[in-house]
Amino acid sequence: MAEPLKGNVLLVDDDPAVAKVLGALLGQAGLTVHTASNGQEALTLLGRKPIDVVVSDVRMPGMGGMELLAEVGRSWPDVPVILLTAHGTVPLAVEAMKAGAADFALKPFDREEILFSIRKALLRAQQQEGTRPLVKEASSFIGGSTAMAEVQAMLTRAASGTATVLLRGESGTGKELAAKAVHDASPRRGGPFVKLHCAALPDTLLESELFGYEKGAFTGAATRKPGRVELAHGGTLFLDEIGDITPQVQVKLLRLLQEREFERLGGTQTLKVDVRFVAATHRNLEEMVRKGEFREDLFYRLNVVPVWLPPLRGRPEDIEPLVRHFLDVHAKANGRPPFTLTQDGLEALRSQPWPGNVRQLQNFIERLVVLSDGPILTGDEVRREVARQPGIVPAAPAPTPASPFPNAPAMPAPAGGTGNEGRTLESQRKEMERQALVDALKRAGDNRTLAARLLGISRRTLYNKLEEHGLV
Ligand SMILES: Nc1ncnc2c1ncn2[C@@H]1O[C@H](COP(=O)(O)OP(=O)(O)OP(=O)(O)O)[C@@H](O)[C@H]1O
Repeated sequence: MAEPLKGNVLLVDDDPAVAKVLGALLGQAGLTVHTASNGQEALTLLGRKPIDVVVSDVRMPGMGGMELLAEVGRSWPDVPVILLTAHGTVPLAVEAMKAGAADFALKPFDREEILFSIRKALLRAQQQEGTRPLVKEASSFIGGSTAMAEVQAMLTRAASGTATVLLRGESGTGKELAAKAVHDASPRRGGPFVKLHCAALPDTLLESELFGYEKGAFTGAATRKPGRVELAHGGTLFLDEIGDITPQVQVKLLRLLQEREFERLGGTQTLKVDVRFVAATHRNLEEMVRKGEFREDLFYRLNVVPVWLPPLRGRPEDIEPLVRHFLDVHAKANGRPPFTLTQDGLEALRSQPWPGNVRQLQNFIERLVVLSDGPILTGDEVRREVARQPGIVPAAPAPTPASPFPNAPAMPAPAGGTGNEGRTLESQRKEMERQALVDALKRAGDNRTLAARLLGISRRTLYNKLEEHGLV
């Protein structure tokens, strides 16, 4: 099975019985375990020990898990936090993921599940930490389909200038990867690449993250803090989920894009910045503009160079190179021997609709690598894993062959695009996706954290999709 885990885990729980059982389990898995019985104690330990990952209960006397999560995010942003809670607290799970938790596990915990979460969190943290050179690697798209070759050519062309790039496409299609690719191919590549996820934050927090604040701007603003705009000076600012910002923030962003100037919250000094903007959304901005939900002037400011990332089902030829790449990466990361993919295994993977796109495929392969017995990936194994995650494959006939219009998304086609040709296929896909969401929620007893896991997609993607289908 998988290689022993290495690293220092901080286990925070006020229940000594849980701390003992879970502590023993993590110890057996190879981790060095430190324990604390509340958030405050955990912070003290974090200051003294080189903690790699925090696993914390949510409800504890004194400082609870949510508050701890916020503190860790502020002081040790590289340390992932996994929260534990009992059944029936799904809203908390949602809140925790929005607040930046690496994962969320339910009590009573499942051994494999919790070790899987920890392994993943450690791996991510390692990748983010010592891997400046990996950024280049991460920017390179896998897959040589015509559709992706076109996308790459557009990104490269866009990279040389400073025009704002608007990345469109479903969740998991590689918009963030594309944003990095633009930065890395641009003359600004020596400067910072800064990201802000606009959907996760309420207005005031979003504004303070974006523009920063002066000391005393609001209760708790003990020192001046620069915003992401300032931090991106000389580089690129990637605004993810731009379709989710409120009209209030839209106005401020418009000014920033037009004038390249802004004030910190609570500040009077106008600051000028040299920043290249890249924005992304899975939303139908044109329709939002029509409905008056998104400012038209801002839309045009953003939409200078629009680039559409095609859904994975529209480019099945990319599945093989992607699968081989993910098998390689996850086998190495999990200390497993190289995996061989049989033709039958590949066909089984190709026949899935992958509503969560490349991210879902990647999660699926990662799970297979961790859970499968042998280094040969057969069709049977793929089908077995699919059966374990029934939400992933809606009960439907094998998908229709690749659409000749891979870029015909749920959103309007780009100017000069393909119009309505893909409509029937698209409406079928939507229906299948909706059914998959409903099934997964049912199987997960309405627990969205579990449902997302069953579907092999991120929670964020699940929320977006539930909203898209009116299932919230
Ligand atoms: N062509 C590709 N080659 C290799 N990896 C890819 C490719 N496309 C996407 N990925 C990987 O899939 C995952 C999802 O991609 P990414 O986060 O860029 O998608 P996204 O469109 O920004 O999703 P969301 O809208 O949900 O934020 C990432 O881990 C990314 O590295």
